[in-house]
Amino acid sequence: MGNGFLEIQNVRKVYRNLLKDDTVALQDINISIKEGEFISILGPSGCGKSTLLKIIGGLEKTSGGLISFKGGDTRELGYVFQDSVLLPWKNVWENALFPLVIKNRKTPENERKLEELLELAGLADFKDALPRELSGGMRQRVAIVRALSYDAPLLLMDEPFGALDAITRDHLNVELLKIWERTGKTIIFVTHSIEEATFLSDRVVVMSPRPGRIKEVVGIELERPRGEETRNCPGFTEYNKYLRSIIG
Ligand SMILES: Nc1ncnc2c1ncn2[C@@H]1O[C@H](COP(=O)(O)OP(=O)(O)OP(=O)(O)O)[C@@H](O)[C@H]1O
Repeated sequence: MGNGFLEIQNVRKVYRNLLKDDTVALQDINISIKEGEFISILGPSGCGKSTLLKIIGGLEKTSGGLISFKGGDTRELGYVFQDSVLLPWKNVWENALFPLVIKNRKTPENERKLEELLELAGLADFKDALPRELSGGMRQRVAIVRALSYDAPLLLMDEPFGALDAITRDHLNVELLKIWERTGKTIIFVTHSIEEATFLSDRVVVMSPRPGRIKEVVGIELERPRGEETRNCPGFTEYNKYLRSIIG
C-alpha cells in the first residue's frame, strides 16, 4: 500500500442485474492521490466515472479492492452533483449553512469561514436570495460553498457544471480554481469535457468503457495560477489534442 492521501487499489465494481448479464462497471482501478491535488476523471458515457466517485465517497460498495483515505473520516467529504438541489424555501446563507446545522457545528468561527467562502464565490450580495432567484451557475456556486462549509479535506464533484452553457462553465472553472487555490482542498472532478479537464487539473485520469478501466493518467503541466488566458496558450491546445487522441 502506498502512502498517498487517498489510495485506490485494484478496485472493481460489478452491478448485479436480475434480468440481464452483470455489468462490470470498474476493473483494476489503481490511483494514488496526493493531498491538495486536482484530479479529473475523464471518459465517455458509461465508463464508470460516477461509480468510481460514489465508491470513493462511500455511496456505493466495491466488489473488490481497497480504498484507503488518510485525510480523516470518509463521512467528512464534500459532494457536488450536476444538479445540486438546494432547499427551495431557504435562502443562500441558510442553504450554505445547512450542513453545519445538521452536524451541530454552527459556531461563530465556522460562520465567519462560511462568510469568506461566499465572498470568494462571488455570492456575498446574494445571501438573502432564494434559489429560484439565482441563475444555474449561481446555484452551483452555492452548492460548492455548501460542500466546503464543514471544511472537508476532500471535495468530490460529479459533472457540477455539465448542465450549464459553455460561457458560464468556463467562468465557473476559473472561480473553482480560485477557491481550490485558496482552500488547499483535494478535488476529484468527473467530466465529459476534455477542455475542462485540461484547464482544471494537475492530472487527468482517462477511462475507457466496458469494463471501465484507467487507460492513462496524464499530468497537465500548465503554469498556475490558470485563468482565461490559459485557454489561448499553445500547451492548452496540445494537451486537449493529446487527450482526444487517447479517448479515440
Ligand atoms: N445502480 C446501477 N445498477 C446497475 N448498473 C449500473 C448502476 N449504476 C451504473 N450502472 C452501469 O455501470 C456502468 C458505469 O456507469 P456510470 O454511471 O458509473 O458511468 P459514467 O461514466 O459516470 O457515465 P455518464 O458519463 O453517462 O454519467 C454503466 O454501464 C451503467 O449502466
